Amino acid sequence: MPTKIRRRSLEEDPLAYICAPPDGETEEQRHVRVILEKEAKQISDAIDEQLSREKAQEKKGPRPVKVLLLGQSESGKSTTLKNFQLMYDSKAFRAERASWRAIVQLNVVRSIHVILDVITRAQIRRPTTGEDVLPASPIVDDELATLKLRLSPLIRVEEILMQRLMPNGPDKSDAARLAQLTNIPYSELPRNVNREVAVHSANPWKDVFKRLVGNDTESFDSEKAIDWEDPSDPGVVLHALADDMKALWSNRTVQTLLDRQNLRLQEAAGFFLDCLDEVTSLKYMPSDDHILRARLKTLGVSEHRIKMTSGGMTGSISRDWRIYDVGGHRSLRAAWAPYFDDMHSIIFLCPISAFDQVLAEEPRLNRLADSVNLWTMIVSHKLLANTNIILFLNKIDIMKSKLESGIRLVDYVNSYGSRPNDLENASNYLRKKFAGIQREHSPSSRVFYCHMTTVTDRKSTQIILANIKDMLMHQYLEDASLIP
Ligand SMILES: Nc1nc2c(ncn2[C@@H]2O[C@H](COP(=O)(O)OP(=O)(O)OP(=O)(O)O)[C@@H](O)[C@H]2O)c(=O)[nH]1
Ligand SMILES: [Mg+2]
Repeated sequence: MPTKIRRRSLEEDPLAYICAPPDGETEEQRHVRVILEKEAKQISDAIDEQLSREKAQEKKGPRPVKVLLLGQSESGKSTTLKNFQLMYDSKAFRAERASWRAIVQLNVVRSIHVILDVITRAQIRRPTTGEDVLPASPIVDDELATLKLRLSPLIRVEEILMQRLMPNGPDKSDAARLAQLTNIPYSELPRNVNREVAVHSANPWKDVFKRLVGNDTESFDSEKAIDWEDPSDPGVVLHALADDMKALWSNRTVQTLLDRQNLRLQEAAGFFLDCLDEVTSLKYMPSDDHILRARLKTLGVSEHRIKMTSGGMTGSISRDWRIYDVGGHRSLRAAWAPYFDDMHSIIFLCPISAFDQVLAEEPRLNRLADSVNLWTMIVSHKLLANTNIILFLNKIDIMKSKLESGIRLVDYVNSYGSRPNDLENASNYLRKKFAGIQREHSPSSRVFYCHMTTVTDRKSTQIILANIKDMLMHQYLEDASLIP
């Protein structure tokens, strides 16, 4: 039987810790949390029912192989899922290209908004006095102010894109979740243009574009989903503003302002300002790599079914796989537990490059510390005692460039001591720490599987996923006594 979520004390239930409300919660935040918890309970009950139905169904045929992706927000779970789909369900993946075009466009608009906000803050800041210790902010000159004004139509572009993705608008619970996700009062949410793009997995946003050309995935050509002649297509405005966006991104004052605020946009999720020519071209369709780089926050649990085939002594055998992708934001972690008692494997992602960052939803909590807490909870959870847990130390590419730029791991992880501040030493050190936690906290001994990954890099990721697939298929068949 799947487990029901019960209220338990922090000592009894390690997961209660990761779902606990933040310290100093305001009345408004409490209100949103109560709505979310009520909804989470309904969702949990619905999941339990669904899982019971599936189990009854599975008794009639071979059990599917189940894999759960876990980790904090922006750790790379959905990107790992995209890699699985690209490898083993490429037709469906490519049919979604038109939908991802809209997400890439939203990502571009969001990066520009971040810059425009930085400029606005510099414009309203009081002039510096002779007593200031910090260097004076660069002046926002007329040219930059004009550029900012010319880019204001992008607010409308964002609205149009959101409307297309969610023609019926976000439902109330999505809006409540967004408020929680962004720490912005519910009432102010619609006016906030900087919120992160997030669509609930239950919202059929990918189908919006499919419906235009019918549902036949086999013959689906995603380019047909776009009306290239439509003058109100957001791509037209983005194309018209491309030179201004490029001028903004290459402006020296902008770069200085971003530096002063430690905003490393190049390393942020959904960064496309380095390829504006391509993404603002009139006939832009995202490549596979762009789809992997596109950022869309996950709000619900989504299940993806993929048929996998494996060659063996007894010929090739195929099995249904179910891969579950969850939202990693703190307020969404309560939805993880109902999936725990029935998983073959968990892929746990820790973005090690986040060692110098804090959680957006809990600014007092370091992101690496949060991942370590989560890892400890997961490996020590009794329901997962017999589940394979595979660790991805992810975002190795960003980790490398951060360390090379002089950001020191020891400044955030004291125990790192005087070891060299390079990728090899840093990643090996963290790998040993995670291995030690697993050894110490697992209810019974288990093998430590760990990979250093950059899941936006297709080639290296696909080699790792192919190995994982073979390993899980082999174990599955062994358990089912189909191979000796
Ligand atoms: N440079 C780089 N970017 C990455 C890597 N892994 C993921 N990303 C990007 O980081 C962003 C966040 O990744 P997601 O896969 O959406 O993260 P998630 O864990 O699903 O996050 P939630 O849905 O909020 O729980 C996306 O824009 C990815 O393209 C990586 O290894 N390197
Ligand atoms: Mg996700």
